[in-house]
Amino acid sequence: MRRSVEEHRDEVRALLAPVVERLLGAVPERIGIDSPELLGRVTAEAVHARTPLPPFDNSQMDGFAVRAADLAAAGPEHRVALRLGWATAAGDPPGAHAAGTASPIMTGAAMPTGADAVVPVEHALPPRFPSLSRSGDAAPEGTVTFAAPASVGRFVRRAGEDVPQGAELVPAGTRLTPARIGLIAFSGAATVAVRPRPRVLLCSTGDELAPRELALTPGRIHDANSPMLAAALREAGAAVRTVRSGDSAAQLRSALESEADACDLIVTSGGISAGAFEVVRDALAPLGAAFTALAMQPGGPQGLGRLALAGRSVPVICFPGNPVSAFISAEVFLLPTLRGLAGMPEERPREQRDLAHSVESPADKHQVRRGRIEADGRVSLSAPGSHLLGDLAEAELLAHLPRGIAALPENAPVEIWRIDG
Ligand SMILES: Nc1nc2c(c(=O)[nH]1)N[C@H]1C(S)=C(S)[C@@H](COP(=O)(O)OP(=O)(O)OC[C@H]3O[C@@H](n4cnc5c(N)ncnc54)[C@H](O)[C@@H]3O)O[C@H]1N2
Ligand code: MOO
Repeated sequence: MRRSVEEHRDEVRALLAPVVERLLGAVPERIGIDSPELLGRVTAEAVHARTPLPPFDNSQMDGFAVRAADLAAAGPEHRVALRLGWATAAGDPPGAHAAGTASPIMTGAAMPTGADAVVPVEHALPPRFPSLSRSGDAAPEGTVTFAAPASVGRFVRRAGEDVPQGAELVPAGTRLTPARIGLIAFSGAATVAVRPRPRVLLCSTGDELAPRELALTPGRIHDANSPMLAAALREAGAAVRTVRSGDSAAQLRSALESEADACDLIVTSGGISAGAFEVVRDALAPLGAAFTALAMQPGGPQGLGRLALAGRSVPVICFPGNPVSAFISAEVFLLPTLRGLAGMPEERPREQRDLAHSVESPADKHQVRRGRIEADGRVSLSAPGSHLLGDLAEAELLAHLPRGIAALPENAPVEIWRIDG
């Protein structure tokens, strides 16, 4: 009997286990906090707050820093005038606040010592700033009037209220999102230690693949798999280099040999089924790869193993050439492990949904269909052909019709994986 999807997935996981282990134990890379390379990387160690956040008590509003006690009696019928104090702008060191005064203060400016509340400028009388004196200017003159009390702490952002000093900002193994990068930067780190990415050498094969810069001649096609799989692998956190080979086993071997030193994994597409010119099978079987037919459609032909290349033993995973087959093979067998390494959920979000129409499926294979969600929440599936990349590009989901199912009626529930996130 053909190997099952689950058995092959376990084989791929076992093949990748030493790669994962090595990368988890590898010397971290240090990446600058401003580097575009940081987004999506995974912390190799926990990052702690070097300063409390906010680092000092500061104003949440443009207004007047006051002592709440000075305005305790203020009300519409009992206006209280306070002498104007020194003004503080964001970036100024904290000033001193005298009892019975109102110190003009701007959003983000340090609270002057002695003040315990802020009244927004639009709540003062008049509701705008008069001419202000900052440190170094002539002493402030005039008064500002208030017609309401202020409570202690109102519009004051306390030091450390967001994050106390020394707190863990992100644990080891955390994927860096824009907000996490902002947080680490805010606390003063100039670099972040991240895990090295798995380096994948991606190889498309086939004499039919035409150079992109040339118009197609009859019989030839453009290479969809390299850019598609490279994008999928990068999205899952891998560093990818691509090579292309024609249908010569010697050419493929030498292409892989020259790049093997700088990769943790080789992924190929095409050249592995029952044809007379199966370059991947011909070139890699003698080096240690094994090829098999899975009870799966698309993605039936598969290969994997460890290759003796350039004095090293390099894991290889071989996907079929049909673009939809290659995409689904990556999705089912390879991307979950890479996503886990990249601090992302391994699995696509899974749901059960009802079919909008009846379907047929080869009973001896696990069929993976592409589809969309209709307005009524049911799922409609596109045609099963593994060359239909147009349908895949429009798909919101993969629907699984397990082995043993020959047909399902309209409204039958199916498991779907959302691929539109
Ligand atoms: N007699 C049989 N023929 C086939 C079988 C079988 O069991 N018996 N399996 C079929 C299935 S299923 C698949 S899937 C394909 C897999 O074939 P290969 O992995 O050997 O891939 P190729 O023959 O090289 O290519 C298949 C198909 O995909 C196109 N292709 C290849 N590479 C690319 C690329 N980089 N970008 C876009 N398209 C690509 C290629 O031109 C072929 O049309 O075999 C079936 N045959
Ligand atoms: O199993 Mo193939 O991958 O259908 O085209």
